[in-house]
Amino acid sequence: MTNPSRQGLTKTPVTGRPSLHLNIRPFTASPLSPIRAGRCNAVLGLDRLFTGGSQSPSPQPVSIASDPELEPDFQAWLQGEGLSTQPLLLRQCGREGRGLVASRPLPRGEVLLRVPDSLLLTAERAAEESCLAPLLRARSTAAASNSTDSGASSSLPLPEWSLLALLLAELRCRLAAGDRTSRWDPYVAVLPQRPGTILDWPAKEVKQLLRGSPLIRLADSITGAAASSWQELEPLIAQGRKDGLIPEYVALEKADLDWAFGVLLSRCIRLPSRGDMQVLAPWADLLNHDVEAEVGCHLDWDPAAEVGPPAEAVSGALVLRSDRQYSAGQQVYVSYGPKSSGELLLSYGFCPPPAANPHQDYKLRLAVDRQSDPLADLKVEALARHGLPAELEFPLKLEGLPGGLLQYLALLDARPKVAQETYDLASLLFEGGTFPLLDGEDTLALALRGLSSRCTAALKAYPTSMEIDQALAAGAVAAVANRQQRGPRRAAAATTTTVTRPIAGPPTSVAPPSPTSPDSLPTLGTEEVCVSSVRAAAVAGIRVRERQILQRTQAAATAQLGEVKRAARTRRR
Ligand SMILES: C[S@@+](CC[C@H](N)C(=O)[O-])C[C@H]1O[C@@H](n2cnc3c(N)ncnc32)[C@H](O)[C@@H]1O
Repeated sequence: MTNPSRQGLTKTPVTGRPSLHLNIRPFTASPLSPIRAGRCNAVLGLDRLFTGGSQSPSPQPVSIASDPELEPDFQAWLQGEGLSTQPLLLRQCGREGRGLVASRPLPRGEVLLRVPDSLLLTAERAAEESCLAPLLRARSTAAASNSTDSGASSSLPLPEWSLLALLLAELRCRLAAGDRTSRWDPYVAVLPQRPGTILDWPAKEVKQLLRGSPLIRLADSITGAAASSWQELEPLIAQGRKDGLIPEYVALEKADLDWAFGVLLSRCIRLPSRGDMQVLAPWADLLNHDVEAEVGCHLDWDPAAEVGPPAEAVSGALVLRSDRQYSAGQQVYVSYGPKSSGELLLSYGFCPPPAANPHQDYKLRLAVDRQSDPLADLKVEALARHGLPAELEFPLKLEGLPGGLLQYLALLDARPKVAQETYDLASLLFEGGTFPLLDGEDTLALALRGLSSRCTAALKAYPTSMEIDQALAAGAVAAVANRQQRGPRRAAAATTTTVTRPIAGPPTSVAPPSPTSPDSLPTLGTEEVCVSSVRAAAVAGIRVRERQILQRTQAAATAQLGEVKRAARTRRR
């Protein structure tokens, strides 16, 4: 390895600089990486296939005595299928739709919900119960014989989500035609007609509304994954039709599959204790999201939990335990993960006010410039040596910079005169936790300038002005204020701990919230964001916050750059 001090690289003292301890972690290497098991053990969220503050929901107790029983057929079915008496009730919970509330005062540590395995809709069951089962079995057999040759190991004929979506779409088509022969019918009948995810947005609107925002990448990933899944399923469906496996009245068109993907996006549960299996869990999927719930719930498969009457009890269930008390009528929430308001809007169809969401961020994408950086290959290699990819998303927040951002930027923007010094630079940045001088240039200053210019470019990318977006977002308050809450929407028939480092710098010109500013927006529920104008207002509110984050980051980077320059002048004197 080249000696840095004899070449262009000089290690500079870090005294007087903000702490530069190294804290690199791959934040969101893929915009659709599955939600990590956080404080809530199992989460509702995105699936593998798709990987390649809120304003706190209303704490008011819901009436439990007088309210009529919701979804009585569904609840009777649950009981018949082995869901024993539970201390939660299904209730209408305002903008959140239906939700589960405590039926009585519940102490800490109580098991709130216990769903037996027989009630979990798994990909394996979906494959067995699909009308295309013979074709899927043939695929599995072919894959198994290939896997003996190649060593590959999945026993499923298609990715989990494709199988689940295929069965859901089929059941929805059957129900719409009055065919009630599946045991899952009472469940499918209570699924929302429009899950409200990005898959329900008109394509033109996706491009229009999300232009300039990093959310466009998430939107592209979701719609792209749904499209490739359809490409995989379409020939299979065509074959099934040719073979007479699909009844005439089961259309199984792209729109049916898109609906199913929307249901999965907003309701699928990942079970860490069953190898991250993705399932649909009737009853458990009636839990709504609250950021506060992150500390309070543990929803996961428990192999020791007993379900069923004592004489016939079986072991193993999806269990929700709480580490807090509930009063009667209080809603029980889970966390869908530390998600920004935009991520919740695209994947779940509701939008908490971005200003009140502690997970609100601007995902800054950084990548080695393979087009015009002559050292691109070396940089890719140098990053790989430190376990880092050539492309990363860093969540910028109002409160500070994500750890590792400046080091990553310094490497991307450095142009060492001696190419091999790229490796030394990477070691100093990522292992030594120091920003060296490179050919006389301070790499910390380089990174700060790079950050500032990227913020400028990102701010220019928005098609609308801040003022217009503020007005649009404020309009949402009026748009939703008088909207009446509707009943449940129906399907078919009738219906990473983010590490932040405070950044020095003066406060930016971010305006304090005023009564009419978008900061006072309520959480927009799925019913509302299914309306195009409300969706536009919700996205405007997100753009406002993203720009505030960019402005503050830029101001802080500029201020810190000033400090770095002052410190350099002092050192020279
Ligand atoms: C897993 S389901 C929860 C049950 C759902 N409320 C229902 O009636 O079927 C997820 C959906 O619930 C709604 N939801 C969950 N948490 C919410 C929240 N904090 N605010 C508004 N809507 C919420 C959204 O429509 C989301 O797509």
